[in-house]
Amino acid sequence: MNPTRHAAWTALAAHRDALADTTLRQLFATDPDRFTRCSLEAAGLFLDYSKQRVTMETMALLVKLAREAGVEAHRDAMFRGDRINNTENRAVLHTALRAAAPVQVDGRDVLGDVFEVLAQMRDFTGRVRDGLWRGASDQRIRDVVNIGIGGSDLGPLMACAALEPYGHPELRAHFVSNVDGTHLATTLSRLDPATTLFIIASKTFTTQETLANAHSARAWLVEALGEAAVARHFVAVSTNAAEVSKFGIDTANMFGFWDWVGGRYSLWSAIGLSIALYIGMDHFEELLAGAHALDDHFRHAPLDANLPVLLALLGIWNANFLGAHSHAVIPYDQSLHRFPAYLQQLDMESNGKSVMRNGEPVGCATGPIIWGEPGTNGQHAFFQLIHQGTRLIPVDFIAPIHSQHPLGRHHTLLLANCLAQSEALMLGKTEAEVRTELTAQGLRGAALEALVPHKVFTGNRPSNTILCERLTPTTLGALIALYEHKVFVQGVIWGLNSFDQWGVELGKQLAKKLEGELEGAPLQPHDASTSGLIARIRAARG
Ligand SMILES: O=P(O)(O)OC[C@H]1O[C@H](O)[C@H](O)[C@@H](O)[C@@H]1O
Repeated sequence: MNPTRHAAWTALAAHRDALADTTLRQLFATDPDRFTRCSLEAAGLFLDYSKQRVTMETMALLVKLAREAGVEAHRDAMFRGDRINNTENRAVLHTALRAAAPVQVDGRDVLGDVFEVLAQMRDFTGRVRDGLWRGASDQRIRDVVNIGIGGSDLGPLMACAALEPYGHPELRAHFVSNVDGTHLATTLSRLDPATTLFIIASKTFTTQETLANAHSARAWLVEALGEAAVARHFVAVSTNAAEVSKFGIDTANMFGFWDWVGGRYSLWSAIGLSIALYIGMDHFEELLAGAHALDDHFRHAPLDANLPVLLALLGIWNANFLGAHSHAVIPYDQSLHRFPAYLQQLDMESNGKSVMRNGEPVGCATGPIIWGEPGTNGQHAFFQLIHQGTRLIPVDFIAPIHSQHPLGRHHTLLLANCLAQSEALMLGKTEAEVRTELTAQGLRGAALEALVPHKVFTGNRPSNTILCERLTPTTLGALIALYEHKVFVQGVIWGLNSFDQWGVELGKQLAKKLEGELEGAPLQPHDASTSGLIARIRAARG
């Protein structure tokens, strides 16, 4: 059903209008228990949403919306292995990759297959990490290069960066994704073929960028060590054994997964091989366990005390009722510097859609633009707009209480900045406060009046704060799963299929045709802009 037709949607719109003059300052002033009421903890993650522009009535109506949209039934269908990805007729079972109880797909318990690949990963990663799997010239592997893109890159890259303190002291992890030769060339320029292992990670094994990079990496290795070395230096992670063999990787060196694992949900599968190599299989399994703890919470906690459900509902409130177009995610942890990029694919590829599962137009705003950078860097770049710009930009602040790298007072400074930003966004600064401040600084008359409007902060700008004790494999697993399920719940409420991505196809098809034309094939009819650009590039390339 169209989301706007739910009774709770109409009630929320009326409630929003009734609440129009209520500010966060007032909400905090009138309810000393607001923080306690608007915070909860699960799977090692603590969420404070008291700085969202909501009352208890808002939350009750939002939970009603979730109920009317059938969030519980859809959630159960996903965990059960129903084919909820209706346009591709697939189950959606990334949760089975971190499950403990049997999960059936077409009458087969997929957990056996999952455990088999985990055992294969444990064996292989153990041998590489212990220096038993050796390169063709009998040297131990020191550099692992994951070649993949999208879901076959962003998750592993983000997780390896986040868990760097757990990294093997003698192994470095590299990630090459871009078809721009610069990415591969600059990476290889620092590496020795004799001690380098390539993981070609691609669900389909047909992705143009990944195959181009894989072929060039293979040529680089063969030139140095000869054809026979490929078997010791290349492994593949894919669902497509035929294409893996065609590329020239022995399927004995292939780690499989299944069509019920979506690309952007695949870091829990063998796509996480680079993570497991880098942090070790025990830590990789802790990552899975952290996600599983969050899965359990999502499955069993009541909707009004359910972390991912609440995050999703607050996002819907901000996007559909308060008019926010984007959503900033600001980790106060340098090691999470690729987390916003990871979330961009997770959220925007899942819910960046305008038709519902049944093909009808959705009729309301859907997935927001996700963006962000680590704090405090973002403060010195774009926070001006979040504080005083004309747009409403809800923020998720994410911070571990203890640093992975304690260094003097650094972490205190970091946390103080994190709290200061959400406080400033919420409180703002009134005209009266600005006048008092400027008067105290000795300003008077016209000089004071000229400055006042520039120094006023409207405040009333919403944010969540998510804290964890420490960033560990377990808490990272829970954090990622939290956002996965948030995206899922929002997709259900908007009536979307969050698990296909037809929107990325058209550009791919057109690029295929253009490749030849750029290399001198007869020009095809295009719009004047594209034809003009092709002509200019061809002329310059000679
Ligand atoms: O893993 P692969 O099959 O190479 O796909 C890599 C990526 O490319 C596609 O274009 C999709 O948009 C992504 O969802 C996917 O993660």
